[in-house]
Amino acid sequence: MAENVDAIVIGGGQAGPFLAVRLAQAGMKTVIIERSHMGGTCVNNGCMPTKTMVASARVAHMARRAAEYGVALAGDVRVDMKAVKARKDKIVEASSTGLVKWIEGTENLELIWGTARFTGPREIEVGGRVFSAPRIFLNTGGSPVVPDWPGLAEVSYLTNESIMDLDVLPDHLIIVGGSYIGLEFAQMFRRFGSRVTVVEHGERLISREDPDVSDTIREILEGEGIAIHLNSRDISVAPMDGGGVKLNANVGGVSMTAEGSHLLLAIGRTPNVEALNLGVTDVVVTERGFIKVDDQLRTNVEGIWAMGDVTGHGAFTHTSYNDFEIVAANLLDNDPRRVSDRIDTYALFIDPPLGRVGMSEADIRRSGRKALVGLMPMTRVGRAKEKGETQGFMKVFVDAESELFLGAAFLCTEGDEIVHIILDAMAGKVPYTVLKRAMHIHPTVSELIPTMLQELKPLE
Ligand SMILES: Cc1cc2nc3c(=O)[nH]c(=O)nc-3n(C[C@H](O)[C@H](O)[C@H](O)COP(=O)(O)OP(=O)(O)OC[C@H]3O[C@@H](n4cnc5c(N)ncnc54)[C@H](O)[C@@H]3O)c2cc1C
Ligand SMILES: NC(=O)c1ccc[n+]([C@@H]2O[C@H](COP(=O)([O-])OP(=O)(O)OC[C@H]3O[C@@H](n4cnc5c(N)ncnc54)[C@H](O)[C@@H]3O)[C@@H](O)[C@H]2O)c1
Repeated sequence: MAENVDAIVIGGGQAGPFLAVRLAQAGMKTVIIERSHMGGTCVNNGCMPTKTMVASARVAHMARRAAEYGVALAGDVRVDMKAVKARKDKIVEASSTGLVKWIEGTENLELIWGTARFTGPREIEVGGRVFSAPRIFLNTGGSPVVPDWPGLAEVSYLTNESIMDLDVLPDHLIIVGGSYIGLEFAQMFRRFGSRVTVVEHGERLISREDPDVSDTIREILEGEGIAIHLNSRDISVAPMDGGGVKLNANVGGVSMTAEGSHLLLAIGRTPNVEALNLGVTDVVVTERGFIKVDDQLRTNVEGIWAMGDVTGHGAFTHTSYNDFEIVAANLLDNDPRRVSDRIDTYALFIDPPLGRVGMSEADIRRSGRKALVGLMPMTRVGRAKEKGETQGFMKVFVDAESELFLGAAFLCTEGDEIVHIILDAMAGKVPYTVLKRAMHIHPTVSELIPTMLQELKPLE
């Protein structure tokens, strides 16, 4: 016999727990089901651990640069990977257990550990218990793509999940994939002291960005000693005598071999739908396996919603959390929020970081609209010089007619933070002429935003 509840939430990622608590607080008897760790990818093997490790890597990097700032350190900089991992584990553990305590302390809400699957159009089975509810929310996230390269089954490889258990320094880390995951780990491990090789299929790193962004990122990473191979094809791998992995590929028409102590796969993520057994429901998935949702995150089946990475609408923690806000607003607050209300924004957490919002130059050219562009190399920014961090640039795009911002790329020190100035101007539909006249604090990086806006030129 099915246990009847008011709502079932599957997945404890970046939308599910928050929605489950809101539903329970609204008086609905709710269950939330999680198969491994509360907090999902972000907390356990995504944003939080990587940014914790990025912070350790930056300390090592700055320690190596100490003499440039007139600071003398005795001896070489050495990274203790066990201590790096312990620091990361402590921060992750506190966040994950904090979420569990919050959920367990919420009235009307039951947390069930296990893998949930549909056993009927509206029935969910987990660990021998069967639940039925008029409202079901799917927040099952994604998993690393594992390709079928020749030899992969014979070697040991890492993903963003298993690399979290690593407590030794790889002698030579080969990373396949030169996008978010690949580049954040590449710089981090290089700074920890590994040799790092990145092998990327595309003709540029992080190829959804404009070429000037990709090229500057490449220069920054190569400047730190990372080997980068673009245009890779036909990858095969084999184990090496005495451990490690040999990777063969065709790179731009030339065959290349890299011998690594470790191999990290960073070639994208795939939605977690298989375990859900959606076949017994009428829920439609797209060709790429994402759960199809409308602008308010309803699936095609009444009473079933999906949120987060599993929908394919954004693949970030902030998009998943925003999905929770949209569903909660529609269900509980009589507020018809929509996915299409949000402005695309994200960051790549290399150092210096890339903060991005809205359209790229390529998007604007495709749209055919008239635009103005502002560019500020960091070599012109006083605060960047004072900090010794003059790599990168700031770039903004403005609609020539409406004078509203179209987008921006801040590849610079604090770029992940200051991009919010443009994001909030876009959210408030504030024309650039307002920011151009604003008085900013000296000496900051943001101080040069009004200056950049005073020097806009037509995008030719
Ligand atoms: C290495 C890495 C770094 C990242 N860094 C950033 C970053 O800096 N900023 C950013 O915005 N984003 C980052 N992301 C992306 C971010 O982690 C994801 O976009 C976000 O976690 C998606 O949240 P979600 O709620 O969709 O799902 P997830 O966080 O993936 O959670 C889904 C949960 O559902 C559970 N689950 C799945 N199927 C079932 C089932 N059948 N039954 C029960 N439970 C199930 C899973 O165990 C998981 O806990 C990063 C990702 C990675 C991999
Ligand atoms: N800073 C952040 O917000 C952050 C950080 C990490 C991950 N993430 C999220 O995680 C998701 C997954 O990240 P990702 O970097 O794995 O995926 P991605 O889809 O962004 O990039 C995958 C990269 O691998 C390359 N690739 C694919 N197949 C290949 C092959 N056979 N050989 C060589 N290269 C190949 C692609 O060309 C691409 O550059 C992203 O969508 C992102 O949203 C976000």
